Amino acid sequence: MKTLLRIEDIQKYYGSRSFVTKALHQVSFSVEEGEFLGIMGASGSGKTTLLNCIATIDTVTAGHIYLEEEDITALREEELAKFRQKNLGFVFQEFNLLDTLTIEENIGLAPVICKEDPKKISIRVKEIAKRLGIGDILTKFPYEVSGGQRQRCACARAMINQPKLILADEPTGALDSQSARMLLESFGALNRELKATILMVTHDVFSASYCSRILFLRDGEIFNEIRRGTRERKEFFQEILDVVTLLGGDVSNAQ
Ligand SMILES: Nc1ncnc2c1ncn2[C@@H]1O[C@H](COP(=O)(O)OP(=O)(O)OP(=O)(O)O)[C@@H](O)[C@H]1O
Repeated sequence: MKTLLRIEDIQKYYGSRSFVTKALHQVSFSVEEGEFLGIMGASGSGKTTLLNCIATIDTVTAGHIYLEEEDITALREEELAKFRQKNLGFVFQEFNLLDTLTIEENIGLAPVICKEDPKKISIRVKEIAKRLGIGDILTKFPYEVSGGQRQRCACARAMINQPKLILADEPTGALDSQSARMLLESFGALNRELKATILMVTHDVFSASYCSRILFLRDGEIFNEIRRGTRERKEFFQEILDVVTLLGGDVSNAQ
C-alpha cells in the first residue's frame, strides 16, 4: 500500500510566552491510501487542532505534514485554496449547505465554480448521489430534507472532485442514531468501493467502530493505536470502548 499522508513530529502551541497551550506535542503517524482512520480522545486532547492542521486551516508551530510528497506546511497563503480544492474533501458536524441551492446544485457546486462541463458534472452528481442513497431528493432544497439526508449531501459534495483525502470532524454529531448509521455505512462503502481515504475525528465509539484504525490522542500526544483487521465491527467496538474507558470516558457509546 502507498502512504498518502505523513505527519512528522508536529507541534502546535497556542498563546504567547506567558501562557502557552500545547495543543499538539510531537505527533507523528502515516495514513495509507484507502484507509479509514479515526481520531479519538477526550475533549481538549487536540483532535480538531490536528484535523485543522492537516486541512491547512491552521498552521503547525513545528514539524511537517506531507500529502504524497508535497510538504503542505510549506505552502504559501495564495496556494492554499487551490491545494484544498484539488486534494481535500470536508464533512463537518454542521452540514454547511447553501439553502438557496437544490441538493443537486449543492453537490455539484465546486466543479461548477471551476467551469467544468455541466453535462459531465450532472452525470457525476447523479452517480455519487445514487451511491449515497439520495438520488431521489436531488431537486429538493436542504430545508426540505432530513438531517441525515443533508449530511449525506455534504458527503457527496466532499466526494465530487474525487479528493485524495476526506476530512470529517464529528460528522454524526448532529444526527439521530439511524441517520448516523446510514452515513457511516455510506462512508464505509465509499472507502471500500471507491478506495476513498477518510480521516474522521469522533467522540463516538459507535462511529469509530466503522474505521479500519483508530488513533487515540491524550493531552496532544498519541496515546494508543488499534486496528480492526478482519474482526467484526461489534468486536472492534468493544476494544475501542475499553481504550476509551481507560482514557476516562467522555464518549457516547450506543452499539
Ligand atoms: N484558537 C485557540 N487558542 C488557544 N487555545 C486553543 C485554540 N484552539 C484550541 N486550543 C486549545 O488547544 C487544546 C486542544 O483543542 P482541540 O480543540 O484541538 O481539542 P479537541 O480534542 O478537538 O476537543 P473537543 O473534543 O472538545 O472538540 C485545548 O486545550 C484547547 O483549549
